[in-house]
Amino acid sequence: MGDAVGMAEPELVDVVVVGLGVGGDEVAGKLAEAGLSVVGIERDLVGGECPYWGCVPSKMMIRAANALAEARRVDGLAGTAQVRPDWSPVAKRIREEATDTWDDRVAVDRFVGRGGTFVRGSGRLDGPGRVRVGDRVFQARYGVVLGTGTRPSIPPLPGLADTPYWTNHQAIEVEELPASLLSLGGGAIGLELAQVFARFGVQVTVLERSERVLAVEEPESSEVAAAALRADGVTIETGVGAERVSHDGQHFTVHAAGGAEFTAERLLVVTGRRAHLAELGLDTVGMDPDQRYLPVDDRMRAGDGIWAVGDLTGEGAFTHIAMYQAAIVVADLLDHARRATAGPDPSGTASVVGGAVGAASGVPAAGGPASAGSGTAGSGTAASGAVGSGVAGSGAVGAGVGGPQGVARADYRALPRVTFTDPEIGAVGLTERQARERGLNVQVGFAELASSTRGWIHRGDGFIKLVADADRGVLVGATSAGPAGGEVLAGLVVAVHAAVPISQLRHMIYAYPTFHRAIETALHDLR
Ligand SMILES: Cc1cc2nc3c(=O)[nH]c(=O)nc-3n(C[C@H](O)[C@H](O)[C@H](O)COP(=O)(O)OP(=O)(O)OC[C@H]3O[C@@H](n4cnc5c(N)ncnc54)[C@H](O)[C@@H]3O)c2cc1C
Ligand SMILES: NC(=O)c1ccc[n+]([C@@H]2O[C@H](COP(=O)([O-])OP(=O)(O)OC[C@H]3O[C@@H](n4cnc5c(N)ncnc54)[C@H](O)[C@@H]3O)[C@@H](O)[C@H]2O)c1
Repeated sequence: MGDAVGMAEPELVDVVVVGLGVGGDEVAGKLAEAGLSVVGIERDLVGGECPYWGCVPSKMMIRAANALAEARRVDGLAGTAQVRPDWSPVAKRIREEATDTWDDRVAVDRFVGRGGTFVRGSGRLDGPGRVRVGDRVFQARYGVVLGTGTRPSIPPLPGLADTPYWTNHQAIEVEELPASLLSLGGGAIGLELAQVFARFGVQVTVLERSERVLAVEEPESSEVAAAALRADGVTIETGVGAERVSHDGQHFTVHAAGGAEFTAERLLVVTGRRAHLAELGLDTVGMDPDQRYLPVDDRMRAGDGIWAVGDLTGEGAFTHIAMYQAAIVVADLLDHARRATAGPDPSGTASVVGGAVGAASGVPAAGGPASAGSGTAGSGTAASGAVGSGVAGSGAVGAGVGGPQGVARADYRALPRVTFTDPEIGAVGLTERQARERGLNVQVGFAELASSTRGWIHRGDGFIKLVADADRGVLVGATSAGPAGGEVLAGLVVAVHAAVPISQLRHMIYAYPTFHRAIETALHDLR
């Protein structure tokens, strides 16, 4: 510790947040608004993966690709339509509307405007409550929050590291589409992007190691998604054991077990994501840096004075999980700070923030509905605001759904997820297999979407699948696949989350003719 960096004098603050992605930015901003002195450290772009290389730009791509697909459906339904895809408006929109050309100035200003102190750099724990970034060291009075997310998990295939393969970053930033593309991985990212690129004329092949794509969801979901992508011209190869990768300067070849070879101009590697705990200095606070994810309790506490939020907790790599957890962290940290200031104050420093904490711990300032809209309208790009918008959930949680100490506890029973292929695959809670593995007395109900009048009129593929716990008479999981599968899912999320008795669900009135009437059919099919 004799170097200049090691000798930096610690700067005393209330909270240090490392990683200002979806979760960290939300926590840091809300705590700063509540009056705490908050240092937010981000090494790349404030806002994280979702607005710059994830949800938002990929959904802009999907919106455009679905417009092409819908126009192609005019033939046979309403006359004829000629469609000439052009990627340039999509790339422009991503550049200008979604990402500010991958510039986070607006997001940084917003955080500073909320009262936070921003530091660009890589943060690392350096003992209890202490975080080092560059030549500065911060000592947190109340706690450190880790929100450092995940990075692509790149398989150790011989040859791959030496090639100019794409991750989601290059795929999202692409200005000119290649003629052909291999997607190594047929999960959420692989399928969404494969369908987009295929609809814009790229020859796409998905190489999936498992026996089915979208393997974490119901087998019926995998079938519907695979059929839809094939109809768009995507080649889907499952059970592919990739062994090595080569690149001749023009084309990539994936060499697979059994001698199969797959060649294309570009290779997109989307084989999952992983947290990088080893670089966070966890060992300096007695925590294991070799874990895959950072385990947290139901108040998002990872250890003494350490909270974690978002993808790195391993509870589900979704923006809505990061936002949900952020609200819990905010409420719990404010509660913790209030208790700390209420007690004896040997350091004599807590009184400096005592007023702010006391005022904030009434909760609305930290998580009330009024603040949930922060970063919505008028803040320019999606990166600067869209992710934060519509996060009413943070208000609800902050408002004290109530654990024993008044702070809401995380509950993932009704975890929703939507894969935005066309048709969309929405799901909540347990799959049939997961429910059986848990030893539940499982009943399953199924209905093709076409069994509903709307589905039949629409000529849209899809289905509703319900998974019930017959002993409790409630749904524990459901899948809603269809043209609006993600939206139809909402009712099923309520049913699982609130454990609405199936007898009541069967006696609701379902509007005619909607896609969601297929839920009623599936409810009567439960057996
Ligand atoms: C292509 C794609 C599409 C997606 N689509 C959806 C979707 O439709 N819906 C959905 O819910 N989710 C989607 N996701 C997932 C979503 O993006 C993530 O769940 C979300 O971004 C997680 O937020 P986070 O705050 O945990 O982490 P991140 O957003 O990854 O942010 C972590 C931040 O921490 C920073 N960081 C890391 N280490 C350090 C350090 N030591 N010091 C300082 N900073 C550090 C990183 O630079 C990053 O900015 C998608 C993801 C991808 C890749
Ligand atoms: N709509 C959404 O909400 C959305 C969209 C995109 C991503 N995400 C989130 O991001 C996460 C990461 O997405 P992802 O698609 O990278 O991961 P994923 O885990 O969803 O899918 C990765 C796929 O790659 C396969 N695979 C792994 N190694 C392989 C290999 N060597 N060869 C061939 N296939 C291999 C896996 O079997 C799996 O099917 C998702 O789990 C999800 O939580 C969400």
